[in-house]
Amino acid sequence: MTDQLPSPPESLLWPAPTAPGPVDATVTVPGSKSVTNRGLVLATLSSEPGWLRRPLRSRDTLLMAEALRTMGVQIEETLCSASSTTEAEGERATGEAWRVIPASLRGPATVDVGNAGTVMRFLPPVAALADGPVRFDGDPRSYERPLHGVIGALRALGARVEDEGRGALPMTVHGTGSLTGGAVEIDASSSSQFVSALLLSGPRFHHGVEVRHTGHSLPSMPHIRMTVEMLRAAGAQVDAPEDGGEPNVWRVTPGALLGRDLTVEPDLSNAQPFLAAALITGGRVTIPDWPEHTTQPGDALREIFTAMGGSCELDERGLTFTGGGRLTGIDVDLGDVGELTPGIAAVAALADSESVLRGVAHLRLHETDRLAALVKEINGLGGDVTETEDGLRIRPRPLHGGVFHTYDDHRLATAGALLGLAVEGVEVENIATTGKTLPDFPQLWEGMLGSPVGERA
Ligand SMILES: O=C(O)C1=C[C@@H](OP(=O)(O)O)[C@@H](O)[C@H](O)C1
Ligand SMILES: C=C(OP(=O)(O)O)C(=O)O
Repeated sequence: MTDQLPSPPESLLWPAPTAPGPVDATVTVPGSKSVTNRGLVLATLSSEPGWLRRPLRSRDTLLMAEALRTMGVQIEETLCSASSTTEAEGERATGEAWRVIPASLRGPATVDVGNAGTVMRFLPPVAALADGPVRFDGDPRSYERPLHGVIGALRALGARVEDEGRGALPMTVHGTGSLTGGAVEIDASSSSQFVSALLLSGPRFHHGVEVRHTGHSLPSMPHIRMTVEMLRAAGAQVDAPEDGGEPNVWRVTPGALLGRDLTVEPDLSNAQPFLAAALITGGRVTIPDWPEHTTQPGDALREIFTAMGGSCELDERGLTFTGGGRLTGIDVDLGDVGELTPGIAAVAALADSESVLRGVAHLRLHETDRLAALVKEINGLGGDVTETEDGLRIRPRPLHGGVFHTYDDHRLATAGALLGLAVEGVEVENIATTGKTLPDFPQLWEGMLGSPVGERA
């Protein structure tokens, strides 16, 4: 984010709708970004074709698919009917599906990472396995996001990376068709995606990979568990700390990956604004297909939003979250679930007591400096938010309308929409930036609010 903000043109301002009353809706949330992009990478590295059903189609996942295509992979987008799905997948697998047909990876190629952490971190190790140079470039913000862990590790594992000493984008990975691999130490305290990136390609390195994290803390552990579970489901052998292994050490054995038929779970972090709407308005929202077991960090919302005043029930209809009519503040460490911070901060600003959000210093290097942006934008509406060393302190105050700037950050935009439910006259800048992970956000939001109160959708 920047200090001096020119007024956005009116056409870029989205008048955030206030809630006409308690919401009562069922909202079908599109697929998980993190699962879709891991699924695409693993399918690319497999020895046989695979399927991704109900993939997320958003800026981040389309960038991933396009990048893999430029390296030679075939990704066909199809619409599937129930009859063409496996029995095990059943009804859930109808809808859009991507067929991924792996091929020998090749350069020269140019990858546009946009501002997708998953693309800029997961693909350099894949590029090291390509035959030829692969250039990586992206949005201006992508130059500022940490990549040193991936670049340093790839060099240590035998790859040539040309970054003109920046340790960041833009850069070129000079793939030779294979990589030695082996043991490597990295400091992943600025992003768990460094660890995930090396593990995902690890089965294809000659010696596999052993990643040892040496930094002071490691954010987003559920996302690393997601990587480990998805690798195992594709047939890889992985030793991880949570299975009794050494703390902070992961080992992936070299071996072929299987082509999978994977149905992508709904994105639970993108379910956040809708659950929060139930909490804020004292209403009720059901998210169908909420998984019983998942590694997605969004699952923690059941506990966090319950502590803030709601209640939830998981049954065959999905997850139903009900607001209790009162919003309380929370003191919570969000280090494992950092991407939920903007939405929690917005709810906390509307609560009846103070909140402290801890363990999220690394958010300063996300899509924007999320801590600074949340302070500036919530305070711009009359709030009282201060930045701490590793998070935010939020003292609720009556808020007023105004422009909520979003700094090309999808989660800032949904946070602004949440505030608008309770505060008249909030205008969210560039709501289209939600397209990074949730392209239909405005329609889903207005649909949720349009459901007649008392009548379930
Ligand atoms: O691996 C992933 O899919 C992600 C890991 C996390 O990154 P950081 O560890 O950099 O926060 C998370 O914030 C991001 O939205 C998605
Ligand atoms: C941090 C996020 O994304 P990225 O994958 O770009 O790191 C996010 O989605 O909140």
